[in-house]
Amino acid sequence: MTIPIKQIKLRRLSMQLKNPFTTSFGTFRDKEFLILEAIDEVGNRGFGESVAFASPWYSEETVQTSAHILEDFLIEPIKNHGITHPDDLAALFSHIKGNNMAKSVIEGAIWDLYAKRRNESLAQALGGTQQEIEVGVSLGIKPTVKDLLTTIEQQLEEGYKRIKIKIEPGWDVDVLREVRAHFPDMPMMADANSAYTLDDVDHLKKLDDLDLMMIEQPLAHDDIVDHAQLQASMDTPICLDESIHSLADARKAIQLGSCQIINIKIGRVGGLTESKRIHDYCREQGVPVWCGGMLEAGVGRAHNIALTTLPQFTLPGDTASSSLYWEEDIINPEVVAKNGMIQVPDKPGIGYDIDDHALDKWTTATKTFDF
Ligand SMILES: O=C(O)CCC(=O)C1=CC=C[C@@H](O)[C@@H]1C(=O)O
Ligand SMILES: [Mg+2]
Repeated sequence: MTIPIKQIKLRRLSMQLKNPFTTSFGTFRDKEFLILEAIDEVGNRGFGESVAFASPWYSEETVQTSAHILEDFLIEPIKNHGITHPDDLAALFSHIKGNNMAKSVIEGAIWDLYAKRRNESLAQALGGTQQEIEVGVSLGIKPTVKDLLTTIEQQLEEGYKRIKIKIEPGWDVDVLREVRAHFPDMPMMADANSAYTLDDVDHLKKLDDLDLMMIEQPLAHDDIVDHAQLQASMDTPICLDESIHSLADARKAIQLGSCQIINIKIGRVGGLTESKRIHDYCREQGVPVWCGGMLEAGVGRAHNIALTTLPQFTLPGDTASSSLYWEEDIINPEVVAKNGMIQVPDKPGIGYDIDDHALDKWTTATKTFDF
């Protein structure tokens, strides 16, 4: 039986991060994003959240391209063809090249609606087994090493165990050596966001002395081959993020030896169905995965938590507490990590209620599509 969607609302929101976020690409404080709401014939509401940023620094997608692709190419086919299961969307959208983050918004809303109609949690609908998940914190580049050490101290006191530190040329080996000297036993990883090339192999090999869990995406955002050459030269496990857009990419990266870990981001790979396919393949191959973050608001955080309940998510993800990002989130209750652990909600769908007042407060535009 098809899921009888009666209306879709596409909201554009703008929220201010509590703390500016700096990576090798730059610093930003305001987060623009989309929330898509799919409503069925009895009033069930499924929600999806976009992760593309306002400018194309992380990938070629932006908030604007996501809105365009959703409004002009993705919503109509659902209206005309009907969906029985969220997995059907991959075939329905297969003629649309790329635009994974746009596809993920509507796919996430339909996964949420599908689970709510079955009165089961999204985690259960995905086949998740973990009742609680471990998360860490991702720290942007700080003005000074002292600021970084202070921030790490604060997060460890909050109970987070794994700390992810952004690096770039000029803010890498020496900084991480100081961090390791202050925190000799702390689970630590570095995220380079493609700031290096194969010319930097000898420099990057110095990281091997620091007992890092991994180095995330050291080379080009669209590379798999050079990462294989780098991994062959380094002991530290390489984790790929930006390079992996699909199960096919994950298979090629693992077969080539380009990485030993994969950061799965639901939006980057086009949604929960492809995320699950990548997870299942990595489980067969014995490759650990974890759930990366995109500075999401509560709907996106809830989707990340549900995905992370799958068994091969064996490393702490980036889905820290809402309060680390937002003065006020758009869900009730907010996401709360205690000692680095999040209890997975067992309510239907994403498991968190939408705070309609907050949603309206941060909404700058809404488009409605009646089915
Ligand atoms: O806290 C989070 O949501 C993780 C943020 C984070 O580390 C990233 C978000 C987006 C792009 C990058 O800067 C980085 C990442 O690559 O994982
Ligand atoms: Mg990353």
